[in-house]
Amino acid sequence: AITKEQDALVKLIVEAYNKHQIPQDVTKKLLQEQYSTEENFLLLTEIATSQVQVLVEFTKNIPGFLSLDHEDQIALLKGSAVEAMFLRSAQVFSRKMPKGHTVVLEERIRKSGISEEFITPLFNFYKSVGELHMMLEEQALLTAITILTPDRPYVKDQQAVERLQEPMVELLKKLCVLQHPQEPQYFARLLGRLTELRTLNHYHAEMLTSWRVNDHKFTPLLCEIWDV
Ligand SMILES: Cc1cc(C(=O)O[C@@H]2C[C@H]3CC[C@]2(C)C3(C)C)ccc1N
Repeated sequence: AITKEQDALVKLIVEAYNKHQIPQDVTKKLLQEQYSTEENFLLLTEIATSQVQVLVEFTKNIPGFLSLDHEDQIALLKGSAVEAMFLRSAQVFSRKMPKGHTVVLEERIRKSGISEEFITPLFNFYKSVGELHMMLEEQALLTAITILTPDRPYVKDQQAVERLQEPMVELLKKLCVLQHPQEPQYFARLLGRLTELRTLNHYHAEMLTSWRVNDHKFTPLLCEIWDV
């Protein structure tokens, strides 16, 4: 069973995860705006910008994160932004969004200048996350674990990050056993998603480059988090 401390930690992480959602006006635009490639790209830019804002707020609420070395905090955010954003958008896409929105968002992603070679792995990932039917605690912990990956580039004090990540991995493992007794492999499957996530980093970098080449404009926040 989980200890009192672990129960408190789960509650903090879930509270942080729930605190910030994509603003309504952004999701409303999904249905209203017309379907030109330019309009779709602008919508995705708004979604990505708001996803990164949500990610920064969630990260600040991870217990212990703000006590890390400040440069390491930045290195963890920049190093995990793509993975955390894809993980959260996969969860929103497969679970939270009303059916109508999912279809529209998929359509806009497919017609926004993103090359097919990235679209396929992206929707495969969305599908594999959706099939897990993750519970909220699992989603929140998995996102926090992704952010607290010690071996991101430029992290100086990796041990300090490990000391935050390890208890969360242990806690997620316990929760999986408790909440999915009929599926002993469930925890391993969740960690497998993190491996799949890492492959998306490469595709995402390609996506940014191809947009840059066609001189699409990004928001200052996206330029800062992805050094573009
Ligand atoms: C620099 C930049 C990046 C993205 C992005 O990563 O979008 C991600 C691709 C899909 C998966 C997560 C996204 C926010 C998505 C739902 C649009 C979108 C626009 C943009 N100007």
